[in-house]
Amino acid sequence: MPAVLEIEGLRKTYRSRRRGTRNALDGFDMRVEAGEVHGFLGPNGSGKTTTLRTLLGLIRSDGGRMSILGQEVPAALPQVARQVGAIVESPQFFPHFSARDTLSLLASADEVPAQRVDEVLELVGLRDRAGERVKTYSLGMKQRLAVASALLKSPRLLILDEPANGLDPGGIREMRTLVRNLAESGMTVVLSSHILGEIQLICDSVTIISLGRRVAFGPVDEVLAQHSSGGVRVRLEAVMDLPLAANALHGNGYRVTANQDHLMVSGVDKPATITRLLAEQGLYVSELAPVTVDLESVFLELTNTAPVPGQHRQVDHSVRVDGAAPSAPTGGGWGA
Ligand SMILES: Nc1ncnc2c1ncn2[C@@H]1O[C@H](COP(=O)(O)OP(=O)(O)OP(=O)(O)O)[C@@H](O)[C@H]1O
Repeated sequence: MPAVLEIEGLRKTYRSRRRGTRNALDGFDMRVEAGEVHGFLGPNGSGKTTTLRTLLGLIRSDGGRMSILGQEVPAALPQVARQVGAIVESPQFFPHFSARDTLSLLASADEVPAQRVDEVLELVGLRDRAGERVKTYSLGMKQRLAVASALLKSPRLLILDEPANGLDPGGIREMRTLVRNLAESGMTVVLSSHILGEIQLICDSVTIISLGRRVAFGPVDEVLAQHSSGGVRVRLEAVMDLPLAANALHGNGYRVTANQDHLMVSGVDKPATITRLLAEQGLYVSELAPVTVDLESVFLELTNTAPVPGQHRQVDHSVRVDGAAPSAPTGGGWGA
C-alpha cells in the first residue's frame, strides 16, 4: 500500500537580493503511513512550513518528488485536494462573521453538506459560541475554528501546523483526544508542534528536520530507543566519594559525567556491574536508576539546539549558499 504522504529529496532555495540565497530544504525526505498520527518536528527556521507549503502547492520546489495518497503532487493536487485538510500558519477569518457563517461559507464553496458545519463545531467544542463574531474570539477559539475548517471536508489526510497554539491546558488535552479519535476513525494526521511532550503522547511516529534535512524518523519508541545511550544515574551513600567512583568507572571504560550529588554513566548494558565494581572499591551505591530519554532530549541533541549557559543561540536553521558562512546553529539559549 502506498504511503499517504511521501517526500523524497525535496529542495527549496529562497533567493533574495537583500538576504542572499538560502537553502531551506536540502534533500528532505518524509514518509507517513495510513492511519498514523505523525509528528513533524524541527527548530525555528528548519524548513517545516516550507515543506508543508510546498506540499500543498502554495510554493514551488526546486527539486525532489512528493506524493499524497499515492498521487504525485503538485500535478495531482486538483484530484487530491478534496481529501486533504490543512491549517498551515494562522488562517485569517472575516472578523465580522460568526464561526457558523464562516464554516457555512467554506462548506458551500467546497460542496460540503450543511449539516457537517454543526458536526465540526461540536467536534472542536465551539457549538455554544458558534453564533458570535470571530473578532470576539480568544486565540484558542480561533485555533479551534481553524481546525473545524480543516475538518469540514472529512479529509483522509489532515495537516495541522501548531494546532495547540493558544490553547489552554484543557484545550490541549481536548485537541489530543480529538486527534486520536480522528486517527481511530481512519484519518491520517500530520502535526507540526514545538510542544514535544505533547507530540510524545499523541504521535505514533515522527520526522525530525534540521537544516532542511531529515535527521530522525520512525515510530516514537524506536526513535527514543535509538537515541537512548543506556544511561544510569548513580548516587553513593557518601557523596564525597563521588570523584573516586567516577575514576573507578572511567578506568573500566564507562563514560561518566560528574554532578554535584550524583554521577551520570552512559553505555551501561547491565547496571548490576556498576554496583559490583564500586562495591569492590569499598564504594556503596544508594541509588542506581536508569535514565529514560524523552523526545525533547533527543530533539535537542539531534538538532544541536540545547541551551548552553551564557550563550545566545541565533535562530536560523537554513544554510546560506552564496559564499557567506553557513548559519548552522551553535548551542545556546534564546537568540534575538
Ligand atoms: N518567503 C521567504 N523568503 C525567504 N526566506 C524564507 C521565506 N520563507 C521562509 N524562509 C526561510 O526559510 C527557512 C525555513 O523557514 P520555515 O518557515 O520553513 O521554517 P519552520 O521550520 O517552519 O520554522 P518555525 O518553527 O519558526 O515556524 C528560514 O531560514 C526562513 O527564514
